[in-house]
Amino acid sequence: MTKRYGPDAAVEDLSLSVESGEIYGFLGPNGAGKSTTINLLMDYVRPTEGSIRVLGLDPRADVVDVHQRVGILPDGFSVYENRTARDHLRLVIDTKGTDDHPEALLERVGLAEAIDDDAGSYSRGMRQRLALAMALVGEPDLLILDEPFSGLDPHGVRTVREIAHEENERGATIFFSSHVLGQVELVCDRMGILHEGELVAEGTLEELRAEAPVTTELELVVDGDPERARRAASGVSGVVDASVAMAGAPSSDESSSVEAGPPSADVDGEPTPSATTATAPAADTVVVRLESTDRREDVIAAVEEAGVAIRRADLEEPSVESIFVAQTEEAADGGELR
Ligand SMILES: Nc1ncnc2c1ncn2[C@@H]1O[C@H](COP(=O)(O)OP(=O)(O)OP(=O)(O)O)[C@@H](O)[C@H]1O
Repeated sequence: MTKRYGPDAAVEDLSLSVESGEIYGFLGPNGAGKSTTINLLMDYVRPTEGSIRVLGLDPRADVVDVHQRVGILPDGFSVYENRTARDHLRLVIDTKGTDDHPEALLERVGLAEAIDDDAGSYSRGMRQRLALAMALVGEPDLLILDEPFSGLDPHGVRTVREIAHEENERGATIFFSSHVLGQVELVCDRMGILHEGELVAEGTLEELRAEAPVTTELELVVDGDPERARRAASGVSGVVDASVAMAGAPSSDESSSVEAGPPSADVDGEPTPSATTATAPAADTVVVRLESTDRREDVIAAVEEAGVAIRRADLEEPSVESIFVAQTEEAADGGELR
């Protein structure tokens, strides 16, 4: 689907499927089109082109059914200042015609003790908890959560995560957008990254890691000649660079680079006093940067074949955050591997 506001597309030719029973994370920088997509799903706005199905229904023709079966926590939810949490829930319960109890719902989101206080007196986090309770009314088949972590303290963040899992266990499909990428990693089965209205990456975390234009760092602690290990590793396809960690060096950034010649040289190939004093034999760690996680086994095999035993191999996998940054920056400037 495409949604234009005047000449500008908020969402451009977006094709996206979320499977029943999935927890799907919808990620993207500010203004990427996440809320517009959610508004389209709920028929709050209509597509300029294309079509949408929600639970097999057309949100435009079947809007009542869609709203009945979907629970939504909208971005920028605002409360009725002079109404209590109980009133807010009653409103949704009556509209949906369900037999939920406001107390039980508020208990789930940790707001039971404030049930009869005016929502106008609530903090931002309390308002967000109330919005989540409202989304849970009627055991929806699909739960759409737009930035559910916003304004929440760590307990609240955990509550959202637990509720997402509980609802999913019950059979609900969960579709949520978030900037809190560490949480996305903990909750989602699959995720899509939106950039300027277009989907630039999609998959499970493993798939995104394998495809992302971002490097993974493999640290090998070796029994044997680290320089020999470095040379073997650097010959493996998919290795961006390999370096021998200098004694006392905190990270690979300070170590000698693969193109730089022997470990006693700096990046220009010139020996430096500190490098000279810090050269192996103390160093027994080789840091290898990989294009993707799946190159790991080849590197280990190459080093072992070169006759260097590996005591430990630690892989530092890219976080959702680094994947997100790399994918959205690449989309912005046709970027390079970083
Ligand atoms: N009603 C509107 N009229 C004009 N432009 C709009 C309208 N709604 C959204 N846009 C534009 O569409 C683009 C996508 O906005 P949207 O709110 O969907 O992004 P988002 O990914 O949800 O961002 P955020 O993370 O900041 O909430 C933005 O450029 C925004 O300015």
